[in-house]
Amino acid sequence: MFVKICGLSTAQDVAAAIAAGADAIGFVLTESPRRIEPAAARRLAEQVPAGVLTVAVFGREPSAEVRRAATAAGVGAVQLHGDHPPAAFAELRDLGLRLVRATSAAAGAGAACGDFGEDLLILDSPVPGSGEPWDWSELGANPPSGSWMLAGGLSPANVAEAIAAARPWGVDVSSGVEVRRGVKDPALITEFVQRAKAAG
Ligand SMILES: O=C(O)c1ccccc1N[C@@H]1O[C@H](COP(=O)(O)O)[C@@H](O)[C@H]1O
Repeated sequence: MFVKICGLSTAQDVAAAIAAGADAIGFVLTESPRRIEPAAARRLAEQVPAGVLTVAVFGREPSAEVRRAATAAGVGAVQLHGDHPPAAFAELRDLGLRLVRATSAAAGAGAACGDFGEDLLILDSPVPGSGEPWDWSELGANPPSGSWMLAGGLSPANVAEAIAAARPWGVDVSSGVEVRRGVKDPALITEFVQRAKAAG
């Protein structure tokens, strides 16, 4: 089970995610209570070992801004929310970074990772980063195929149930490992990674 912890903003939280065995770490570079500057993301990314994927998270920013900020942050991947068209992924391909497409369950049911030129696919709740769970059974008999992550309202308390219901390749969490909006809890990060790995 591939586990991504998103919205990190302190060295302590990054260290906790790495120590717990997270496979990917996300830095939010778009509008959010978790937003950090690309230079801050770069400082955090520099403490991440090569085997852990660093991801810069964006919303509807134009490709030129995504290129500028992702390059400044020195990350290994770019995650795009906001239902960008395939052309947006094609425009970023020459950056040499992994490309992550995040979409809603409604749009992603039956999708295949790679449909839009992405390397990883995320199925999220309609409001990214809101901590609102969605009905994983919406996927029904039509889950995505390939390398896709379940996100949206996950927490240590429900991640095992979510994995059993949706059978994703990976999981992604932000709100569910926080004590309050934008403030991560290292203990919750550790618990989330352990429970996700045990369930997968
Ligand atoms: O975390 C954010 O603040 C955020 C803001 C804008 C776009 C994406 C964001 N995070 C992504 O949202 C989901 C996790 O949400 P949740 O808080 O666990 O429900 C995940 O894909 C994050 O990468």
